[in-house]
Amino acid sequence: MIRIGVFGANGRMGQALLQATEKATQSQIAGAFVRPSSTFYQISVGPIIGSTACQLAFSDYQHAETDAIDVLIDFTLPQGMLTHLEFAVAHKLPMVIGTTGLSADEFAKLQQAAKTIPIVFSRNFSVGINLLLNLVQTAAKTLSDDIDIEVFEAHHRHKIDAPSGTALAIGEAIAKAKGWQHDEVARYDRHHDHEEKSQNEIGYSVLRAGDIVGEHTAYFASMGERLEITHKASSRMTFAQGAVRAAAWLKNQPAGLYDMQDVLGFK
Ligand SMILES: NC(=O)C1=CN([C@@H]2O[C@H](COP(=O)(O)OP(=O)(O)OC[C@H]3O[C@@H](n4cnc5c(N)ncnc54)[C@H](OP(=O)(O)O)[C@@H]3O)[C@@H](O)[C@H]2O)C=CC1
Ligand SMILES: O=C(O)C1=N[C@H](C(=O)O)C[C@H](O)C1
Repeated sequence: MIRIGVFGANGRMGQALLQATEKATQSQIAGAFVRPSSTFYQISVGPIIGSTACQLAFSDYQHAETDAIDVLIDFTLPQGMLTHLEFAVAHKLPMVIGTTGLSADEFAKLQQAAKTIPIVFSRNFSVGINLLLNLVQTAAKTLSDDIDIEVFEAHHRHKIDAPSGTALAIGEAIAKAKGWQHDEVARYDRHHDHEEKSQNEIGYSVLRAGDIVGEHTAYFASMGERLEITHKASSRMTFAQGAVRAAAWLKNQPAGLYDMQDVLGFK
């Protein structure tokens, strides 16, 4: 049995993570952490997630019984994630991190923490996207150099980082396969440019609307044909179940930085 503490437990992913933890046979909720300002603070978790088994109340992590937790999971925002990471390091607890939109400095702090504790960081915990990350590399290596590469993503209206972490992971995987430096080939904006698309460029486009859970397409287009590789998530449970799977895997790993490809055995 793996005992999981969830940060941001009132959030969209927090709620899905509690449900996935409770549903999986090998895991149980050991902490449902929210900020004291949350309307969920100190109320029972069970009725909120539709469980009769969970007897815990939403609480703040500062008062958590750390001996009762095996792994922490964080899907919040970068600033919150870094505070939670400090707590994980202080208590030597493994951590699964799905928070996106990290700056280079924030990611460097995560890398530093992974010298002390085991961390799985993945910008997408679905099996499908992790397979897609491999497929786009095959496409990038196989198709001719005369190919236009673009990444499109669509998400719900509440998402604040753009392009999505997954879109960037897709672009980075393609750049790696091509032997390019991602920062040098990424093109985020064409609004002020009046020029044709150049070679060796990965263009990003973003849509925000309604309740879209998450859609990503990599385009490989030449004169005469176009390959599109698409993934559509229709439920946040796909990410949450992946994160719980990662937590179970992480429990027995030494300190280090891992990703979902390690968890799935894709490396
Ligand atoms: N890797 C993956 O597979 C996936 C990653 N994500 C990522 O997960 C993150 C959360 O997404 P989502 O659940 O939709 O977002 P929500 O806005 O629904 O939830 C965010 C949660 O983070 C908490 N939070 C925000 N700032 C802080 C802070 N400074 N300190 C402590 N807690 C904080 C919020 O608490 P409060 O309500 O008190 O503000 C809330 O509980 C995003 O970065 C998203 O991109 C999402 C889906 C899949
Ligand atoms: O914010 C979201 O919702 C999602 N964020 C992740 C990302 O930025 O890639 C993963 C997923 O697409 C949902």
